[in-house]
Parts: sequence; structure tokens; C-alpha cells
Amino acid sequence: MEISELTTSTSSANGDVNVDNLATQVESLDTQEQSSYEVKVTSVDDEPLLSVTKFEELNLSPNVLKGIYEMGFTTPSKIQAKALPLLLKTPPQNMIGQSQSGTGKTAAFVLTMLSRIDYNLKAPQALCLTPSRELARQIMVEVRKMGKYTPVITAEAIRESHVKASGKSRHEEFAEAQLIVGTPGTVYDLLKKKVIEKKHMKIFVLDEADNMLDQQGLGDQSIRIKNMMPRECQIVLFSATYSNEVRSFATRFAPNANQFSLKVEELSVKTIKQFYMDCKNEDHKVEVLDDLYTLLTIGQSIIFVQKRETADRIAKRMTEKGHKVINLHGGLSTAERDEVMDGFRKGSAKVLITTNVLSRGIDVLQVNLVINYDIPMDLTGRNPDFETYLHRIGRTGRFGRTGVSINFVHDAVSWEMVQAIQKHFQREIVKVPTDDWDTVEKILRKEVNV
Ligand SMILES: Nc1ncnc2c1ncn2[C@@H]1O[C@H](COP(=O)(O)OP(=O)(O)OP(=O)(O)O)[C@@H](O)[C@H]1O
Repeated sequence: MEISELTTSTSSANGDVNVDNLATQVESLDTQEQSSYEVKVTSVDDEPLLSVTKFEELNLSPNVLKGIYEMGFTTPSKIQAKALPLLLKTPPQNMIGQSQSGTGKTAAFVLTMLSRIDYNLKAPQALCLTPSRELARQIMVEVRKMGKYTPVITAEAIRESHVKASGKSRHEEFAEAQLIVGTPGTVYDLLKKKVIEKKHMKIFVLDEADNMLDQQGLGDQSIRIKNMMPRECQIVLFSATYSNEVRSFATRFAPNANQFSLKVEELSVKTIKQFYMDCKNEDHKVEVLDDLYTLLTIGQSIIFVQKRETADRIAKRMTEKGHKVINLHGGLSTAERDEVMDGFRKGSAKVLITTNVLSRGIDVLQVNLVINYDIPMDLTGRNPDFETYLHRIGRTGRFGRTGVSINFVHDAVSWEMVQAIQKHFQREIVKVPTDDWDTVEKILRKEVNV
């Protein structure tokens, strides 16, 4: 799709935004800053964790270094080693970064945000948007660890689920917060109401940028927020995937950006093994799931479905069959979502059933199995959603760990989708039986200690 075709009739989270034309907004992005430096376009190779650089060579402050060493980071990943020197340049340069799932993109932008802040100024200076509250909360945990030895003041711009322990109002909290992480609806609302002050913003980050710029997703809100940022604000985009359309739009959103890109055959993480199971029909899928969790010993796992109702239905049936599962989707209250996610992170629940809301960014290192109960589809329902597929299976196999993904196929359409995914990423998706669990166990054990 051409940029000029981009139009939208969606409204913001609070529902009171006029219908806008994205093309007009894109035009206004285009008129911003002209190139005054040489832009680097780099292809990242497929050994994403190997790097010869040391963190000390990356021009980070001693306080920040102390934070990352305390987290157990010894060597930067390739995207960290390559992107940070460009991200930290003066004057600031924009970035469109790409690297495989689980390769440490979060640290690349969090360390940049922490490095850009003037700690004497108690006002918002760094803003990061993410597609889900769970990801915003996770990134904030990383910020607080990496920034532990800095005086950074932070605030989460997500829908509130409880009264703040500090007793501060949102105005008070955001007035002095230097680094803000949030979801676009809430951030836009707070900017519009001037709860978040924009005039000192130095860096604007979109994590899962392709999703944040997608017209079918959060694109209109991200653009409105971007247009509120000061002209000199550094724009930083990161994702594991960019479809061609989104990348071309991204280059307008972040003009003159240094770019890191991957070829399609480099996108799949080698340590994530991909399988499929041929189920007889929709109902048989639950039976197979039941057998799988009864007969195999599995660490932590995530089961992805397409719709909230499916998540509820499967959770109910699995519970009836005696399995302990939890369920998270957009239909839950914010307090319920936080409780479920926190339980899963602590490991008190081992099986999480969810929708695409958790397909991106979520980092729970113990997850060694991802099941695509439904194959991710695009909005037409006729084609696979390649990007979502890659993000979903990327919830396992984090930072060099091994992981397994299993796709449930139950009819001609789902079978064709798995074939299309295999062809697209040029990676084999191997069939495993549904009636011979000894063999399944052997195969999975060989690949990963499931
Ligand atoms: N240099 C490092 N050394 C050791 N561990 C690291 C390093 N950088 C990141 N990690 C860890 O690797 C895991 C994956 O990192 P992160 O969540 O940033 O991946 P990502 O590239 O953003 O993935 P996704 O595309 O799925 O969002 C995290 O647990 C993080 O703490």
C-alpha cells in the first residue's frame, strides 16, 4: 500500500478524536528536518548474539554500566553493540532498528533514553510507546534496573489499576517524571490534557514499531503523538519485523534514520524449533492439548488463540480436565491482567492462554514452548499474519535459549497457512504425530528439554 493511500477512520482510546487522514499527517512529517549527516543502512547478519564489543566501549555513563552489570549482562548483543554508538551520537540521529526476537533491543533503547536525560531537569524528556500494558510494565522494570544507579524519575502511562502507593495525583506524578513508558491511548490522553508536558522531550521511542505504525493497529495515535513532540526530538523505532509497507512509512516517520535491517531468511531465531500437529478437527485440538499437558512434562508455555472467546473456552475446558491454566486477554480488567501476568512471571502458573495482545515483546525466560492453537491470520482471514507468527514463537528461545513452537492444523486452510509460513521464512516446520506421544517426547527432548 502506498503511503498516500493511508487513511483512517478509527478514533483514539477515549473515542472523541475526529476522523483524520494519515496521508496529511505523513506530509507534515515529511517536511521535518533535512539530512545533515550521513545515514547508515546496515544489514544485520544472522549471528545476533555474537559481538566483539564491550559495554565499556559504548560511551555509557558509569552509573548506567553499574546497572547493566548488576543485571548480569556481560557482553552486548550485536544490535546493542551496533546501534548504541549511532543512537548516542551528538547531535542525535533517528534510528529504525531491526533485530530478531529476544536479542536485546529493549536495552538498546532504554540505555539511550537514560543517556539522553538531563537529571537536573525534573520534567518529561524521554517517552516510549508500546502496544500493550504488559509490555509497558515490563519495559519499566528494565528501566528501573538499568537506571538503578541514576537518579531517574519514571512514570507509567497506562490505565490505572489501583491507587498509587505514593498518594500522588497523576498531575504530580507526571510533572516531574523524566522517563515515561506507556500505551498510545493513555499517553495521547495525558498529553492532550497537558498532564504530560512535551516541551522538553528529547527522545521518542516506538517499541514494536511496525505494530505501532500499522494503520490497522495503533498508527493514527502514534502519529498524533509524534506530531506533538518538539521538532528536534530524536525518533527511535525498534522491532523484529517490518513489512515493506510499514518500513517505507517508517522512513517518513523517522526521517534520515540510521537503519538496521534483516533479510526474511534471517528473521527466524535458529534456536526456536518449529513443528506442526495434524488435528482431526477443531474439537480434537482440545483433546491434543489435554494429552500434551498430561503426557509431557513442560516448563512454562504460552498457548495463542485468535479470539478472546476461544481463550475463555479453552481455559474452561482445560480446567475441567484438571489442568491449571491462566488466561489473559483484552476483555479482562486492568487489575485482573496485572494479576495474571505477575503470576505467570513468578512461575506460580505454568500455562498461559492468550490472544495476540501478548504476542509481542513479552520476555519470560522460562517459556520453552509456544503453541499456536490458532494460526495467526491477517484481517481478511485468508492469509497468515507472518509478522505475528514470528513474534508469537519469539516468546520462547530468548537470548540464545532453546525453545519449541507447535502449530495446530485442523483443516485445509490452516494447513495451507502453515505451508505459506514455512515458505515465507524459508524454515522447515516439521510434522509431529498426535497419537504417538513417546515419539513426540523424543523429538521435543532432542530439540529442547521440554
Ligand atoms: N547483553 C545482554 N546480556 C545478557 N542478557 C541480555 C542482554 N541484553 C538483553 N538481555 C536479556 O535478553 C532477553 C531478551 O531481551 P529483550 O526483551 O530486550 O529482546 P527483544 O529484542 O526486545 O525481543 P522482542 O523482539 O521479542 O521484543 C531479556 O531477558 C534481556 O534481559
